[in-house]
Amino acid sequence: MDNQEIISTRDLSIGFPPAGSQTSATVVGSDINVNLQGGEIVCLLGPNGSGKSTLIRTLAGLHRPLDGRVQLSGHNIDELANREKAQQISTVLTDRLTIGNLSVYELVAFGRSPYTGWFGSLTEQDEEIVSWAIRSTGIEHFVDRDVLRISDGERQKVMIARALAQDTEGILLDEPTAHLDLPNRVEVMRLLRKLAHQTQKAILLSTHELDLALKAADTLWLINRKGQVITGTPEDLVLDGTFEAVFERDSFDFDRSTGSFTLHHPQKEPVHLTGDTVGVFWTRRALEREGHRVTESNGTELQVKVQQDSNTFSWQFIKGNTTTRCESMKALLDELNDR
Ligand SMILES: Nc1ncnc2c1ncn2[C@@H]1O[C@H](COP(=O)(O)OP(=O)(O)OP(=O)(O)O)[C@@H](O)[C@H]1O
Repeated sequence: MDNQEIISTRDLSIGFPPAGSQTSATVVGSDINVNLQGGEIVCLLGPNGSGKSTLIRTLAGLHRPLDGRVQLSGHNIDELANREKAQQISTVLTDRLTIGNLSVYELVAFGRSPYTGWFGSLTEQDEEIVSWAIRSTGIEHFVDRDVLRISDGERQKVMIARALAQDTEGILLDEPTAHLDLPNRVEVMRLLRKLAHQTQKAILLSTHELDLALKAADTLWLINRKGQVITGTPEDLVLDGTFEAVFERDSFDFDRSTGSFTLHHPQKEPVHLTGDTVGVFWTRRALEREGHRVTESNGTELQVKVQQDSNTFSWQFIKGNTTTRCESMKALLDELNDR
């Protein structure tokens, strides 16, 4: 993997200067030392209000740091002209579009403006890049439509296409999957991952899709409620407890053994669960939803054995000396709950 540093920060503080009668600045995050390298996809995660958008806007040079520095390929971002910045990083923000009378194709083609100027005409090479961006994001079927007459999800893909057309080494995206349905979310994440790996672009995106981010990111940047940014591979951050700590809440827990969040604290008796992998996976879900703790160690009063015969599942429910065969999950749950 190419390790070229595209964006880096030195002792960066992010936030908002005093406004109105305020005497001090609102500090959202401080002592931020991160770097974004070519060829990697980084997901920026953190609770609501932790500072993801503020960090992305600051890295993009759209928001002034309270302190410290942002560097683009080793140059202080403040010393670069807007056009130079736009040739190095593109951003996809959550702001709504307000311009009308513009087709989707024209908006994507605006991605080329750092090279052509606002009213510059596209060369054949520019047009090829615009077509590639349109194809890559799968928006060919509505390129002639007015940008104000497309759905939120469609607009999100158009904005990603515009960033791709800008053809920069770094791409920063604030919640690019927010309005997309699941297949499109997976598709966009796959596309961004492919771009990072095949074209050595550095891609940073903020998201609330924790599950998808854990699966897709090479690196996570986690912002906690104190505005500290902790970085690492997803698995390291899960295994050392950092991930869990950042999202700690009374109402749910992160389960390291499954990599998912559990909504319910176990209050009922533990159940020893065994059987085929798929059957165990779905049975575990149902048991945990009902408030049972599922254990792999023997010696519990309650036991469930999942059996699979081609596509048909059945469950043996063992309570003390009594074994009951259940033909559906519902029947198993009824037995468990003595209904
Ligand atoms: N103009 C402003 N002046 C002062 N504080 C602000 C301003 N805009 C946002 N904030 C505060 O800065 C903090 C960080 O906001 P930011 O939008 O960066 O968080 P976020 O992690 O992107 O949130 P979310 O996940 O909800 O989108 C929040 O506490 C927010 O209330």
